[in-house]
Amino acid sequence: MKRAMVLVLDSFGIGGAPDAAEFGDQGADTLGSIALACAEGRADLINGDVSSTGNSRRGPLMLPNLAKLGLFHAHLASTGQVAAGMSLPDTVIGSYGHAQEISSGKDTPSGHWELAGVPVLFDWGYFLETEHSFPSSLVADLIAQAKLPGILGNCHASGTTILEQLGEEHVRTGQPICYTSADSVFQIAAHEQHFGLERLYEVCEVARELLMPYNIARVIARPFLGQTPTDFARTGNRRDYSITPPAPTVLDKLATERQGQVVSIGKIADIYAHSGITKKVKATGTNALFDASLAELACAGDNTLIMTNFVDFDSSFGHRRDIAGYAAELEAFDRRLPELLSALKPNDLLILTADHGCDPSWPGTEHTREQVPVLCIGAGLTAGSLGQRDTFADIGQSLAQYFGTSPMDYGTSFL
Ligand SMILES: O=P(O)(O)O[C@H]1O[C@H](CO)[C@@H](O)[C@H]1O
Ligand SMILES: [Mn+2]
Ligand SMILES: [Mn+2]
Repeated sequence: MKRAMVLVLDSFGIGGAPDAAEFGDQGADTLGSIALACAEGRADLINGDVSSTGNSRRGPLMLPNLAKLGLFHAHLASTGQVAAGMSLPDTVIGSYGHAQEISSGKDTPSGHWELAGVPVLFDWGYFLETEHSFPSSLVADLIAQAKLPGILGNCHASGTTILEQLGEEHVRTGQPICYTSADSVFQIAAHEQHFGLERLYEVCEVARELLMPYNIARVIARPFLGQTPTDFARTGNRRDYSITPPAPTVLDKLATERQGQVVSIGKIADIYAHSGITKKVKATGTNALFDASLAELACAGDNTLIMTNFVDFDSSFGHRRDIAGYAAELEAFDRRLPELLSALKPNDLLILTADHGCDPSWPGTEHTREQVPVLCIGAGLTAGSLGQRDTFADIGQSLAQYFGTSPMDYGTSFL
């Protein structure tokens, strides 16, 4: 029986990308920065304080189960330093490595597609201007085709800050808030009740078509609720409209060549433009995503790949530059790992990894170019180092080998 599970901790980089300087990210290290802040007492949530997802914490970073899988060994190999306040465990049960990205961008689709064996070697389109970011003809076409009274934003922004600034005007005028970032994205925020969720999705579909000539990786619907700038909050109804990967991923190959099952949990299906996905499960929040992953594992048959994206690390904490919240979310995730490890059957393959970094101590609010952890257990792998992996695609190639599909064009299997 062949069953694999890939858990993507969105933005959980472990530093040390050889080309970080080209992105202005030299020294960025998501795990290392969090561990340092925790060790220095700068990431405590105490006296009733909780993170935006309801966790509290204090003191040095506590990730005993990820440590046993080899997380801190991989981080040491990636950066040359043991993470602050950490000591390496004596016993490691996982096979661990650190992988560098060969895709041109440090965005979510590039990272995920490369993980699935298809790196993005072309350049995405970007909206580089921080104000008046979108070409006027694009804005005019969107307003006309989506029948809008106008748009707000039209700038680079953090998605939570712009709700504070423009949320009320949006509710008053019915103009959606359109914004972008250093990523190849066109994001549209609108109130779920005043504007309507389905209406927002329709506008996004119009935008997706209009943005094809601009080579923009994703349009993202950002629905929110609330009445005032202080209580506007984004909901779990986010939807990503990605373009289709440029070649068949290992997900496609498993589904078509092996008639396998590919189960998407969270935003995985959206990121792969629904290509190669045979079942979609939605859940909101790290715990609910973890529950869904366990439930799918419990009923998974032969030739099944379960892939989960844990978006909150990135969206609720990395981009928000919330170190304590990120640390608390990692610790909560770590506490769930024993349940998963005990649910695995002997020949199952579990892989924990990430799609890019988003160092919460770094200037700005963008992703950071980093290496990602590759933590594996099962499928006959012996515990110990997998070394430096030259591309995230080593994961896709390993999955191709595990499931017996035709090989991927990129990557070297570690199986
Ligand atoms: O600030 P928010 O809306 O979370 O935006 C972030 O989310 C987008 C997708 O990951 C990125 O482009 C990044 O800028
Ligand atoms: Mn991501
Ligand atoms: Mn992100």
